[in-house]
Amino acid sequence: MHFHGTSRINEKGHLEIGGVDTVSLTETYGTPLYVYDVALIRERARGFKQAFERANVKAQVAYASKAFSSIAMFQLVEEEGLSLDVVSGGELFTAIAAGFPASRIHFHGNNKSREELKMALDAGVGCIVVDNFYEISLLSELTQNSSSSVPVLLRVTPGVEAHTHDYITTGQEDSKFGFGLLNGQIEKAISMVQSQSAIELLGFHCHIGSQIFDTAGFILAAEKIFEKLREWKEELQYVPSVVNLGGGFGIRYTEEDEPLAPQAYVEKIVEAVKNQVSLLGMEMPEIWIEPGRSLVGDAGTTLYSAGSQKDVPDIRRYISVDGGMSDNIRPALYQAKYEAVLANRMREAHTEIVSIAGKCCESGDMLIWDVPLPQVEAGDIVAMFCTGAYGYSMANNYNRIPRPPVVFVENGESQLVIKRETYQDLIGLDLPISSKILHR
Ligand SMILES: Cc1ncc(COP(=O)(O)O)c(C=O)c1O
Ligand SMILES: N[C@@H](CCCC[NH3+])C(=O)O
Repeated sequence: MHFHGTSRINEKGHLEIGGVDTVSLTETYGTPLYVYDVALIRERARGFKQAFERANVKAQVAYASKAFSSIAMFQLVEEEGLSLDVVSGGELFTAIAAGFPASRIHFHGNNKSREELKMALDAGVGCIVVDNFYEISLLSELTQNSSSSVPVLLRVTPGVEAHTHDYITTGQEDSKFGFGLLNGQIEKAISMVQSQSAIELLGFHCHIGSQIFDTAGFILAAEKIFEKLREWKEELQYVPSVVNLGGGFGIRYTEEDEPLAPQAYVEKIVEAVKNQVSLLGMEMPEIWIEPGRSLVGDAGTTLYSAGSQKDVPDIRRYISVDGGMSDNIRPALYQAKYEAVLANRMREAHTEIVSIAGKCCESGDMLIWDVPLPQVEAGDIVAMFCTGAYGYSMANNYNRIPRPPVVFVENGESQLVIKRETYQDLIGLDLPISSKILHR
């Protein structure tokens, strides 16, 4: 059992996070409840930023907001001086609503619509990460009469297969994202972009996948990009000012996971880029990265109430909680593994092995198989660790289950930053059927 950030057991034998008793949080805000350890988010953000500062390298650390986006989160990211990666009009809208400086927003996506691109241009985002030829044509149309130029990166698929779940690898050649680095697509994209006076090519982007533990994939991706930069320097007289190596830095969900500290990933990336730069005799570009999971993943804990139980004699005991794949789809989608404790009985011995089921109407709605816990009773608070990334942001209303609220905790204080969805919210977009269809 691994305690993350400020998590500890308090004098009542309860799980405490950010100096706040989690059992009292459930009394105030109900369950299920997402709790974020703000100090841990800050620690991770500073870990990435300071590693670049120590290496004396110009950099931008952009929080990949798909991991968890909300106005409060964006305000925190802004306070920590990070940039922000958004991938949709909705994330961009949230960033603008949070007052996030547009010049530090990077706009991603493999199918940005004309409206989304226009929104990004009107907002004056710091960079558009262009993914495909269709997007170049949309951008050139939208910037036709523009007097200023829009900074872009071109996203490449470097042909690097990250060692992670198949659904979350993105750097392989057969991927929906980006221009092929090795099949001539990227050269075509460079010349198309260079022919547009209202588009300024800052450099290149790649992202090889997610929940990656070793640095070899990042180093290989950097090497592949720099091999190409060497060609382009000679053939196209083009030298980029930015190389963005994406996100994907892994975290410890369970004891089996062995992630590196943020600074260790950065040090290896910087070393690889510096080596390549000196081989090429070019100027050091700015290095940008885009951590999502590693900034918020282990800072998040979900608190559930235990409810019904079912024994399958000689096989297992199912403990159902009041959430499930509606607030954490990762076990169902990626067979993701998590650890859990009883937040109200932290000092008690783990006397049985049970499986935690969600309440959705799906056999696959299992949150954890075979977790050691004390004998669970209805009303116990099950705390599931490391749910801060791709939990709330992938939450859904399957079975019309309202999405849980989000609370930030720090220094003994808690603050509600996203309210619990209500049944009324759930029908808020519904309209009654008219007599045109319902013949009554
Ligand atoms: C382009 C891009 N950047 C950054 C990220 C963030 O990844 P992670 O949350 O694994 O750091 C993703 C998601 O995998 C991504 O697609
Ligand atoms: N949503 C995924 C990762 C995909 C990241 C987006 N490129 C996860 O939960 O692990």
